[in-house]
Amino acid sequence: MNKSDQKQYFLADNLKAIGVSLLSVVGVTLLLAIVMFMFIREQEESRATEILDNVRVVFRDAEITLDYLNALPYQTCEMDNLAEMRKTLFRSRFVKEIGFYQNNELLCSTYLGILEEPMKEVKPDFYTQLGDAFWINTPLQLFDKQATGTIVQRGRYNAVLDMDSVIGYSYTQDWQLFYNGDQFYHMAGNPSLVGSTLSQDDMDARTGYFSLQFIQCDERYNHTCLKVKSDHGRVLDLHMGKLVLFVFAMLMTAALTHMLTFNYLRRRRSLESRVSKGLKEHKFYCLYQPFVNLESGKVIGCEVLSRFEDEFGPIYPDEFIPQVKEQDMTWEFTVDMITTAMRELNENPEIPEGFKVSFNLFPFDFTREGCLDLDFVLDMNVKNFKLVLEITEDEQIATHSAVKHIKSLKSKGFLFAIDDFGVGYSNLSQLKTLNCDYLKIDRSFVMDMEDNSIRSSLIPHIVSIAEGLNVDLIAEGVENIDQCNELKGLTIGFGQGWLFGKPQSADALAKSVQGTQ
Ligand SMILES: Nc1nc2c(ncn2[C@@H]2O[C@H](COP(=O)(O)O[C@H]3[C@@H](O)[C@H](n4cnc5c(=O)[nH]c(N)nc54)O[C@@H]3COP(=O)(O)O)[C@@H](O)[C@H]2O)c(=O)[nH]1
Repeated sequence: MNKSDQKQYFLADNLKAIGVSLLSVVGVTLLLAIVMFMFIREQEESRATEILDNVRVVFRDAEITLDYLNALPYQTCEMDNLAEMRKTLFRSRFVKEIGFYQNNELLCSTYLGILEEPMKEVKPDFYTQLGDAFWINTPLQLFDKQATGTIVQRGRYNAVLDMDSVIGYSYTQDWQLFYNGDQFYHMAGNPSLVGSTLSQDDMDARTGYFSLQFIQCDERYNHTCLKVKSDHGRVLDLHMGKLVLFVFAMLMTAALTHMLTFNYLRRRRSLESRVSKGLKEHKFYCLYQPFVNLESGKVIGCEVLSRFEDEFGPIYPDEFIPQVKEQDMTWEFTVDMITTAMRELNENPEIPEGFKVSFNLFPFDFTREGCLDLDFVLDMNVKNFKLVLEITEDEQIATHSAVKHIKSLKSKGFLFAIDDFGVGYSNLSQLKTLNCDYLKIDRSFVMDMEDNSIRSSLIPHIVSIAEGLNVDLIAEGVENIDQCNELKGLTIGFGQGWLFGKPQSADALAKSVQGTQ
């Protein structure tokens, strides 16, 4: 992968990681929001229920008071009536003021603890359509300095409800009590909501409040409903800590998912992971490089070379072969390659019987028990291919176990070739012991031929060694006709290289074979 590819993948991975982290943040936010909403709703509902329960006690008190007063026979503000009103006022728990009305006109009233008209100097907060004056949460003079509530009118009498003493704490800003009369609508409690004779719709349309509403209507008092609203500010204040924690958690989630996704994507692109995945999913495939009889020019065999490509592009053998070794998968890899090649070459009718098929083996596998069981290849060899096993000169090949393996395989008909001859660990006595069938002259010797280099001058010596060992020679890396002619002149029997064909598919190999027949 070159630098520009790497940069592109880096950007693409980053974008994907950002996408995934955004998605996860949205998902977690939604989830937490639902949980939070349910939690807040439950909390607010139980709080509202508590308030409503308390306020209902006031209504009950007012109802009892009013029921009693309305049952009295008085028609004017006579003394007896005023005395009853005062007595009733003292008997009730919450009522602070009683007014006597006739034809919607206030004739007289009595206040608890008030020596003179309570709000003389104070402008009322509002008036009802009937002209009732409302003072909201204004401390009563002289008596107890508590806030007054609102007048609830029924029949001829009024009752003032002191809501603060009912709720248990003063100046509550977030509840309402309203009395829904035939022609009017009274509310008490939250001053910001109590402005005039608002309809229910008007009130609901007011902004700045959550839509959480808890309304209880009492059937017995058919005009009486209690309503508690939860306002943004209070709920926000209450849960500010959680909100900060929530934002922090979201930032952490975003950072963490980005990091994990980015690392996952980067790891997926690493050589190690691609090779490991390729091995598991059998993604390696075979190409076949022909080798020819230099004298006749005929393609008489091929070397099986593995290739790999995935969504990130190709990886070349020089990179993946060391990885396969690192992952200790050499034998599994070899079995996979041999199986694929045998199947493909068997299936192709143009590949003749007796064709030489050469496989690369890892020297390390020769030292291991349990490896190199190649009987399955013999079972697959329906076209009697001459099966050549290529091994590089290597110290591991000199071991007792390796020699034992080689002997056993030779006895089963496998041929052996020493690959890259001349550049590795060369040892004449080892060569004799191995009793191989071919020496493959490393391509560096062939490449240098035109320059008459020292290295190329060694080729005749290699020819002598081969004659001494009675093995055939295959020259690797033959790229042009001059090299080919020179090699022929040196009595080298076989050649492999781009002059005869690059590594190619089984079908292309079949055509090459046919072309030289
Ligand atoms: N154990 C296994 N080793 C394998 C397998 N497949 C490949 N390999 C080894 O990887 C090394 C690199 O192989 P590759 O990139 O496939 O290169 C081969 C040829 O493409 C290249 N070649 C062949 N002719 C020419 C040429 O004329 N010019 C030129 N510049 N290059 C040429 O040489 C490589 C073949 O080398 P060798 O195996 O030494 O004959 C290589 O060591 C492979 O062995 C596998 O399945 N198993």
